[in-house]
Amino acid sequence: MIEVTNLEKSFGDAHILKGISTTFEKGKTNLIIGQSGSGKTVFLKCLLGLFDYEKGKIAYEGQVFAELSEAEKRDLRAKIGMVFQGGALFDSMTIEENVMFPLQMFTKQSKSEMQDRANFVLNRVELKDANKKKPSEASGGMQKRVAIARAIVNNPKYLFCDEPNSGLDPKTAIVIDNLIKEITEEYNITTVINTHDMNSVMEIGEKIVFLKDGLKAWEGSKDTIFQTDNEVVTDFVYSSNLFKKVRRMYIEENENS
Ligand SMILES: Nc1ncnc2c1ncn2[C@@H]1O[C@H](COP(=O)(O)OP(=O)(O)OP(=O)(O)O)[C@@H](O)[C@H]1O
Repeated sequence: MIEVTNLEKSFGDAHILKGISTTFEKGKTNLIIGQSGSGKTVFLKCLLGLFDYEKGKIAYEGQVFAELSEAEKRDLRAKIGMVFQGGALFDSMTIEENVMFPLQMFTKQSKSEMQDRANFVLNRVELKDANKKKPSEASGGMQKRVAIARAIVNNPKYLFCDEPNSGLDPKTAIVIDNLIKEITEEYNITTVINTHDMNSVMEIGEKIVFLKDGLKAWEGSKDTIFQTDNEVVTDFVYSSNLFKKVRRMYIEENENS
């Protein structure tokens, strides 16, 4: 579990995160949603330990990050897997080499051990046959699978994903969302995903933290987001005509039952 307490982060005079408290549970897909500029990426980078912050604390299984020694921080970082927005794959390497990369950084495994592990996780994301290809030879959906395989190769306890299905068609996006959810449950990982995709919210939003102007405006789940009267949330959710229609149908259904 990750516990965030009263987190504040500024850049110069710009106060970006204004006191966020929440928890992210193990084995669950936790989503951070909100409009562009609300502070999602800054929040995720604080969770990752990439940004320092002025106030508040972040604890991983009770270990407060800021109080750890450099060696302990490194150990914790080795337990974090990250799926970057653009995939961030190395085009000069094969898919297998991309997936082996974190093992080279954080372990002392032999090349054949690393290859075995890389191919094990590539098999898990159904990409074993593509292991000798270059990322540029793979489709967008395949590249996301490679990024997921690379993020889980080190057996992480925490998985952070920044817009994992950006640039994908809706059907492939749902496949990728569900793959992340399955992996989260299978390996009991604490997964935190930044998204503004309402399909992801509906598919895998077991816990949803809604940010607005650097504050937590609401939290709940995919089961409660369509019932809330919180205007900040309804403005966001029903900005799409499709979801306006879904809401009308939901209300009508409940009125008639
Ligand atoms: N390194 C930085 N230095 C200064 N300001 C920054 C930095 N990173 C982010 N910001 C500012 O923090 C605010 C929140 O940005 P952030 O990227 O977290 O938004 P977001 O919710 O992730 O948006 P999007 O959905 O568009 O990615 C913005 O005003 C941005 O300009």
